[in-house]
Amino acid sequence: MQRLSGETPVTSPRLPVSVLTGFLGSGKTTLLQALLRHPAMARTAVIINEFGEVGLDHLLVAKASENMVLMDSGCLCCTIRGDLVDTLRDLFLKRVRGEVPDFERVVVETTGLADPAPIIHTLMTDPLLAARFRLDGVIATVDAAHGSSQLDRQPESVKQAAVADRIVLTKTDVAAPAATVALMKRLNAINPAAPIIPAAHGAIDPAVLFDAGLYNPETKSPDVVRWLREEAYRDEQARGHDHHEDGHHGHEHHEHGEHGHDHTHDDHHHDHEHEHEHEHGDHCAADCGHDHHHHDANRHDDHIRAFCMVIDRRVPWNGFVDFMEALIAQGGDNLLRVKGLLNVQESDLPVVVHGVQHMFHPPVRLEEWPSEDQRTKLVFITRDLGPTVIEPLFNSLVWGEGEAPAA
Ligand SMILES: Nc1nc2c(ncn2[C@@H]2O[C@H](COP(=O)(O)OP(=O)(O)OP(=O)(O)O)[C@@H](O)[C@H]2O)c(=O)[nH]1
Repeated sequence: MQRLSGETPVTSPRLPVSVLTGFLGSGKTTLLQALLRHPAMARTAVIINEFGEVGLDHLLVAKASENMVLMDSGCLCCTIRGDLVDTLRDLFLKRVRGEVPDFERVVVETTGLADPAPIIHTLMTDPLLAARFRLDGVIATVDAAHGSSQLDRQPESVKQAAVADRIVLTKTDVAAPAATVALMKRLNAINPAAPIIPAAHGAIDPAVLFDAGLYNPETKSPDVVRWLREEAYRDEQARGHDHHEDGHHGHEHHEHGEHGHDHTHDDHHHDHEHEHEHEHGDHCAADCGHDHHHHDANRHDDHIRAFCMVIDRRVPWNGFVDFMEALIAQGGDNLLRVKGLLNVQESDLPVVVHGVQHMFHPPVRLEEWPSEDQRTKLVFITRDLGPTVIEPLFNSLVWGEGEAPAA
């Protein structure tokens, strides 16, 4: 993670890139086909693996080059050439030379089984891309009919939902309504901040999928409150308190200077779930539609924790970097998503951090605080890594409190 000097300029006019992910057969192609027809997708470049997969023939207007075609909606569609960096660079050069329409956003489809993290990492950290493109957000399709059993069995599908900024619930036309409701609750527990949008056969307003990033194109400035949605984590934790009779409690606690330091005005507040181990009896099927929380070792989402930390004291940036680096060393793969708004000791302006697993976007210093609330807020979506590990590590490396937990 970078030291604070290398922030990305807030105002650089870079093209937003959205990543479309989702489990095999979850409806990515169907969604893309519907999107490609949509007039609102004009000025969008869509990157796919193969034209054949999307069945473009009836939408096709002109072939711009061997791997690029123009749709009658005005949308540009191209296949991956080399890797994503080469493809995006090529696309950008063609746009500059006027060889393709002047697209203003990009959508990249990942293959079904693919872990979306490497693509997100490339978009977050590749220096050549960073000058021209920015990650807008991750869109994940989840099959309303089979999503629940996929979440049970496939860790990749949990990861796709966990890293998403928008979750599109497909096949709602064929799924049992009760199962759809149960799946939505489950997805909300995995990823409380991502809106879950039902869309049968790709019927969706493209506008709801985009502009999920830190930058709000309407105000042309960062909108960190909308992006962080820290309150969604609190709401989900509060709901967890009501629903999870089997031992998950969402609550807020306030630690006071337990170590003999005078921290009475500087408490750090942590909202989190306690982790407990349980014995379990029989459960009904995962798709049963009942509103209860299964705690089955096969349910990959039972390993997922979504929680936030709110910290009153100004945070030393180098201590925070030490903390993040230790956390990455300890469990980077299990750090599915981290977002944060920091009040750092070194600056009166807030700093935004964003990471997926072991890769972090360069920190961004905002030009002003988004609200009166100037506390540091960190949101985490993790796997097998709860607040009971993360908070002591933070306290140790940021405040020098207690024993440094073994990294
Ligand atoms: N009833 C119904 N069927 C759908 C819907 N969305 C997709 N399907 C069907 O589900 C199957 C898989 O959909 P695709 O769009 O190919 O899924 P995909 O995620 O692109 O699949 P891969 O490329 O194999 O990963 C196809 O037979 C679609 O017609 C939907 O909303 N409702």
